[in-house]
Amino acid sequence: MASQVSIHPAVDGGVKKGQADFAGGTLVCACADRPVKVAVNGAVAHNHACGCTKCWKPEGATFSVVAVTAHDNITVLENGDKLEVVDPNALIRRHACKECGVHMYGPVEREHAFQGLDFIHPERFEESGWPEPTFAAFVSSIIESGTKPSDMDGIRARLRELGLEPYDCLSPALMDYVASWVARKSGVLKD
Ligand SMILES: N[C@@H](CCC(=O)N[C@@H](CSCO)C(=O)NCC(=O)O)C(=O)O
Ligand SMILES: [Zn+2]
Ligand SMILES: [Zn+2]
Repeated sequence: MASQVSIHPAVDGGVKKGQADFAGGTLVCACADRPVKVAVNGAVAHNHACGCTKCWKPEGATFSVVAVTAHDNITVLENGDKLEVVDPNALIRRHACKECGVHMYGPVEREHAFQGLDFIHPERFEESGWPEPTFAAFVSSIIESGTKPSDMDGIRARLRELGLEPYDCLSPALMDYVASWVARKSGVLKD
């Protein structure tokens, strides 16, 4: 049976379709005083629910909702002095608000298939219309933050009910993209 746990407040009531022409907006942290504001001037893609321990989740959520945009689209508008990098050694250099903990943007600077992209949390947009999440990634990882293994069947059933196909890494399309990048780099793939 599908689990009753909160996947994420933005999807618990059903996944709301975004606008195809969504072209960015302003991300705002959760601080009442001096909130950090970050402009995203461009498209947002590959939105997904993520069960990993590293992505920021709102209170009570089992998954984050996280997407990518080109790094060139990102501009810190206000209160950037409140930002700190959560883990400088991680692939995604998540910039979080020191006061409220919300992750504002996370660039991939290393040589990697995702280099030049930033991971962002679209629920922090002041504007509506951002593209809806289309799959669930790193689902088994929720066990690492305390979900009982025996609850996993119900949670995967709930994700399917919401139209968020569960995967234990990224989606097949993204995994193929990453593997193709690696194969091109090593010379195995020529095209
Ligand atoms: N089991 C680990 C998985 C962490 C992980 O690999 N997360 C992915 C997805 S984040 C958004 O989709 C990743 O690419 N991480 C790179 C990074 O965090 O720098 C766990 O749960 O911690
Ligand atoms: Zn904040
Ligand atoms: Zn994640």
